[in-house]
Amino acid sequence: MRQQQTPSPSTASLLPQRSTVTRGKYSITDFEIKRTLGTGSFGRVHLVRSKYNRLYYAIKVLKKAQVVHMKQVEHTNDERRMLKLVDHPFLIRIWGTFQDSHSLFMVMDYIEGGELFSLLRRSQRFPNPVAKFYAAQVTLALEYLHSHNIIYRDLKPENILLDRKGHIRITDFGFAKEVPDVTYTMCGTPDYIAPEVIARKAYNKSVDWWSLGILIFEMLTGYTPFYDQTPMRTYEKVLQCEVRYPNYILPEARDLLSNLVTRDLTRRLGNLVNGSADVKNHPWFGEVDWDRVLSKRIDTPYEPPIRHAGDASLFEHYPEEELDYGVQTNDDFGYLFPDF
Ligand SMILES: Nc1ncnc2c1ncn2[C@@H]1O[C@H](COP(=O)(O)OP(=O)(O)OP(=O)(O)O)[C@@H](O)[C@H]1O
Repeated sequence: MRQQQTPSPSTASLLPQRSTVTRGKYSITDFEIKRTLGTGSFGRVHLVRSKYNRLYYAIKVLKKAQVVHMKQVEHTNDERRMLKLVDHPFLIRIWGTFQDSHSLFMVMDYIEGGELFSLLRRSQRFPNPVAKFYAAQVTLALEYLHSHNIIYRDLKPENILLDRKGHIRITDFGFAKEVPDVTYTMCGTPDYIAPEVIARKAYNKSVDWWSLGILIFEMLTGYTPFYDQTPMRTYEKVLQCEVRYPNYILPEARDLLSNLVTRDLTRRLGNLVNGSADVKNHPWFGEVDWDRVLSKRIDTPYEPPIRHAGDASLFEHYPEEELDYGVQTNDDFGYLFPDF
């Protein structure tokens, strides 16, 4: 797992606003917990099955004490709010949230095909048309988020899941934020973070277009352009922004990348007056029929081999932990999460 940069505390304070009692809809006893699908900096995602409709879901669980300790209260509330707001074919759908004394729970669609990251590592690198297919879907997802003034801020192949047909679903809205103009918080994953974020300058949606460039580069080559052994060295390379393009990257792809992975915000595509249209109209995407991409009327390059409902064989294995879900003891932090 690539490490994330944990954002520094934000100034907003969340005062108790509402009762901490979980409202009616769900509780953990409504689900059978199967296995762990993924772990992150603040929590764990489980495959679960509803005892009522027998359908499979993914539940993300965050420990309240950990969220508070790592100063992620505002981001966690934002994640819940963003997920509830968004409605797009390439973004994860949330069904509900709840909490017990120790944990916060988010019930989402289970996306069976695994991470794009795993497919990419298995394939080493993607042929140009395959990279273009995934990049086109990501571009539409970013365009949608930005049109709602949401910056995603954590684009990387680990957060892009494949559904059973092979279309993408972006998960992990842990750093997504509604930002009408600019913001300053340092967050993201070192290999994918934009120079203006590292330099602690004001930034906006431009950072997602930078990350799209890094993603396309990684899909085409199998590695990120500023990879180094420590985050510090990676940051130095990001700030210098000298990208070496292997010969097999086609000229059109290279042109697009050099206009996404650029420090110069007056040149970065997506960030200019025409917004996402400049990315979509770039010659690398020349033959893409955007309406067909959006309506999923395009053959996918890879259909995950899913054997049965609830199959999790395309996810990596993680050590399972003893779970204390459902406990009702002292709840010191519940008041900080009024919307769960
Ligand atoms: N809806 C889902 N369906 C299937 N798997 C999922 C789903 N959501 C998340 N996962 C898996 O769990 C992993 C961790 O989820 P997520 O990134 O939301 O957690 P996180 O704690 O925020 O992690 P990170 O520290 O990387 O941000 C994902 O990379 C993915 O493999």
